[in-house]
Amino acid sequence: MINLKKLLTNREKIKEQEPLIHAITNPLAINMLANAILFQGAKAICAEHPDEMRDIVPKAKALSLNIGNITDARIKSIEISSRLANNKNIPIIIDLVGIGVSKLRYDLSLKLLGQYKYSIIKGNSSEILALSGKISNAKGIDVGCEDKISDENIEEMIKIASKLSIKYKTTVLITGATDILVKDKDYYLIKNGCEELSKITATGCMLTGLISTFLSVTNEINASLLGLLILEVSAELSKKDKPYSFFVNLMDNIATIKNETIEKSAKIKKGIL
Ligand SMILES: Nc1ncnc2c1ncn2[C@@H]1O[C@H](COP(=O)(O)OP(=O)(O)OP(=O)(O)O)[C@@H](O)[C@H]1O
Ligand SMILES: Cc1ncsc1CCO
Repeated sequence: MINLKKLLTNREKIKEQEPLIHAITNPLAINMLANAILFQGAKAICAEHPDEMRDIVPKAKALSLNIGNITDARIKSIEISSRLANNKNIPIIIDLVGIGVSKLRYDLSLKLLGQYKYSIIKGNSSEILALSGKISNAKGIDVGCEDKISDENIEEMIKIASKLSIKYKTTVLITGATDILVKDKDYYLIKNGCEELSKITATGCMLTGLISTFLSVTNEINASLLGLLILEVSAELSKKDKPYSFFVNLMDNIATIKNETIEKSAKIKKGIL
């Protein structure tokens, strides 16, 4: 069983330590990500000029990478920052946004994963299918209907994530209505959240920023669970009558959600393959 009380003590660590989190992300997500990091009590820097990496990366306690809306400059800074972070043992989460629809992003992802060590690889199920070399029905950067996590495919998706976890010596997070978090043969299923999250752009990217914040003070599994619970329980609490009001309410809840609320609402199941 997961000791939620203990898990949630990491929120205090962030407030005490105010770690600097370096995020290189897409322009659609950048503001949401920086705010979500600040709301946890950490500091955010979203520098993306390749020539700044040498100054900034070593000062960060975690690195958050995202290949959405990729540009030449961001490709360079992602490569340089990955190398610098690996040299300094700074943990990295990488979000493989759009790997299923773009050969450029696919080739880039394989190159990065072959060369550098990432603590967490994250994607929706279409993105993780693409990474594993299976047919991906990605709809742009979104999950394709055929690939959505369901009772029928969940076992297969856990196995795919486990293989990737072993291959790349990493933790794999597949997001969806049920989130699948896998390290080697251990897995966690997280059933929080609501459909409205997929109706606003970049909530998944923001989740990557939240997870990186906790990666600065705890391990991959704990950091992922904390990020997921904060985003998804906040979403459950938010008013759902209008999409943009939901978004504003969501951001407020991400800033103010209490440990007791998370403890009461968390729906996590642990298993072993
Ligand atoms: N139907 C749902 N029920 C519960 N949670 C959901 C649902 N759909 C998505 N989520 C959660 O909301 C988050 C964002 O979902 P979304 O589908 O937008 O992911 P994404 O493709 O990674 O996002 P983006 O690329 O827009 O940042 C995910 O972490 C997922 O766990
Ligand atoms: C819409 C969109 N396009 C590239 S990145 C992004 C934000 C969500 O991933």
